[in-house]
Amino acid sequence: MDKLNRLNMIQGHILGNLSFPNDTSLSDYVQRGPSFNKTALHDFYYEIGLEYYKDLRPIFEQCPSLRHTNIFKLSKADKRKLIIEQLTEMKPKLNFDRKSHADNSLRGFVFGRLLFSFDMAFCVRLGVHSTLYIDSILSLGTEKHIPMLDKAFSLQEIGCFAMTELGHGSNVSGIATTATFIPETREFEINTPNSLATKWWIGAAGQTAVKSTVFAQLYVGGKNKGVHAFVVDIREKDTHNVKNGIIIGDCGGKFELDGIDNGFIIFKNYRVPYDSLLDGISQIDDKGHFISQIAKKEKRLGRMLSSLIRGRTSVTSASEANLKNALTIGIRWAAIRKQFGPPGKPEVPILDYQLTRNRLLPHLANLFAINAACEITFLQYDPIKNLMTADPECNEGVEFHAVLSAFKVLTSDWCFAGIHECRKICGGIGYSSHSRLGELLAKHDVNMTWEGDNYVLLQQTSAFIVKQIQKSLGGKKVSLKTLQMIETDFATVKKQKPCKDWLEIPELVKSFKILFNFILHKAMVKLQDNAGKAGTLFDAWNLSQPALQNLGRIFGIIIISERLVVKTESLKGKCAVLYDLISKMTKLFLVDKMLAYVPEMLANEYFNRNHLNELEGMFTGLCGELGESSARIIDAIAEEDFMFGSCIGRKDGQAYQHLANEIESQPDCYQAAPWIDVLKKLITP
Ligand SMILES: Cc1cc2nc3c(=O)[nH]c(=O)nc-3n(C[C@H](O)[C@H](O)[C@H](O)COP(=O)(O)OP(=O)(O)OC[C@H]3O[C@@H](n4cnc5c(N)ncnc54)[C@H](O)[C@@H]3O)c2cc1C
Repeated sequence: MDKLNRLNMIQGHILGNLSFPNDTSLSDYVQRGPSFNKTALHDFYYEIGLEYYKDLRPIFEQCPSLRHTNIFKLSKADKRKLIIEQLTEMKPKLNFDRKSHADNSLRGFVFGRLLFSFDMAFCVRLGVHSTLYIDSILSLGTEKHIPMLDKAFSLQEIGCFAMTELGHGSNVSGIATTATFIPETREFEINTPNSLATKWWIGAAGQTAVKSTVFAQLYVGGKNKGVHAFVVDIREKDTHNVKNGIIIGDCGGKFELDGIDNGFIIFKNYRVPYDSLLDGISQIDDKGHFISQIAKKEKRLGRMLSSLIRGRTSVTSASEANLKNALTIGIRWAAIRKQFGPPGKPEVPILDYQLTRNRLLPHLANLFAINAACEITFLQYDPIKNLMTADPECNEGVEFHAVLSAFKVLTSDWCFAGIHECRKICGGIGYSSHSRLGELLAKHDVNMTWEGDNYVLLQQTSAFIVKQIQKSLGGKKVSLKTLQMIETDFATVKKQKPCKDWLEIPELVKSFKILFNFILHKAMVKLQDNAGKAGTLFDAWNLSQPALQNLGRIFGIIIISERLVVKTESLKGKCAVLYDLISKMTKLFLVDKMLAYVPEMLANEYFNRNHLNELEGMFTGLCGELGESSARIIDAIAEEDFMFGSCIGRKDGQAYQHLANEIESQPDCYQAAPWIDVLKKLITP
């Protein structure tokens, strides 16, 4: 390298070769649209648990290790190390213990959402320990397991959750790991009978956890008693060596989330004491007899899985955090980025284009809807958990499981679509690692698979609905709150027509209930038809699935809409501008979702061509109006810059300068290729 080049390189690193004048595009955009108080919108959005957001946010600021500095450049080992360092720094500030967890789940939910807002990998790292390992002991164990819970809460013992096997994920009843009761010593012997039974994907098993909840087929006196959970040591506490009788390996590369050490576990005649059995549901008496409070194997498994609800709720929180971060980046960039313009006039921000608004605003409306889904979950979790503790098979618990399953599917799907749209809105710069949108997309992707694959979960929601309608057809009244909209008489449903105000929020919600009944009747006819054609119930159910999946989706949309309506109405009389803004956001959510079901509404002659035109017109109008306020809305609800760490999405709007600074500070930015010799070989004649 000649002297001048070297000088330029050094100067580039120190001073930067790229510099930009102060950019006021974003601050100008934030002033557009009707003026509203940003704090009022913030407090409205974070209404449930507001005091905890205020209380917990400073903890993130006070931990210097919680900063996004080129995490994508780190090796797998360094990412894992960094998360442990971050956890170590945060641990003394957290103040979570068994009692506070039991007394107040809301603080934990808020903390989880903030952790997701910072980094999904960091949150999941803690989440497998808390929402999976700790919750499995809390919900399936008994008094004697309390000491290990205390060690878990204080992070003295880190645990993992080993349910999935290489051969079985969604179908938990098919797992093949065995736990055989040995009456002589009152021990269990855990075995991996074949390679497909290897526990796979187990978060924190790879290198961190000393304990694990292990799901296995329990054998007592040679008889299979179904899947049960055991809590076992997997590593020596002092040396961290893997226990004798266990083999642990690393699951290898992933799309993302390298900060989590997903591992595989093989058990070879591994003996554990009787107290390892999480014996809340089933026990083995002194005579070696198996006893269970739930007689049927399938019901026992259903009870075990339904009690692990916090993991599923965390996907809804992750979806809120990931989509909010993506929209913060996407909307701010769209306000800054200028392309084209009227002839002879300056170029305009891409957020001015109606097309951009039609692409972005439905996702902002989805964000408010996901937020509403989180709120429903946060508010209902404690009361329903208490009911389930008293009666594990209570109706409210079954209903909550169906609702959470639908929420998990809808919110994770919407979030994924939203992040991807933001990536495209940011064009080429969106594809840069420095925008962080690729990282967000890859991290979020797995939310559609873990904690119950989305398609499998929707089957559970639709099964719940079908069971209720069957009861109702059998003459029983549907008592569940969420299914009061069921109308068994199709002729009555068919008679309904949109009224004059059909585009008002309450009427749109009503139309969704009518749509639900259209789909329900169609699905029931399909189910009956298929029952006639297919030889077995399994086949009939399977053939009807494509028709049934929409049922679960619309069920979820209606429940979320009802919360949005309550929230919107809470602003009435308080702040006219905000009420108008949030009403429009709620309406956009409903209109956007309804557009996807227009063919169904046309086929049932509920809508006609004019309705479709009006719906499309309303959609574009709302996107246009809300687009004008979108930068200000994002300003009110976005996390601080350091939390999401995208150089192009910062609040000050100096996206180009931050991007250039980050790029120029890369050690290899101005470096000649270290593989120049290889290149020379290629170009040498
Ligand atoms: C990064 C990561 C971390 C994980 N961490 C953990 C962990 O800590 N502990 C743990 O126990 N597990 C963990 N898992 C496993 C996760 O829970 C499973 O991957 C998930 O339950 C799905 O199971 P599967 O991968 O076997 O998919 P499968 O069940 O094989 O599903 C594959 C496809 O088949 C479809 N399908 C399945 N059944 C049906 C049906 N009846 N009808 C129609 N279609 C069907 C699904 O929709 C899906 O598209 C993790 C997974 C990943 C990727």
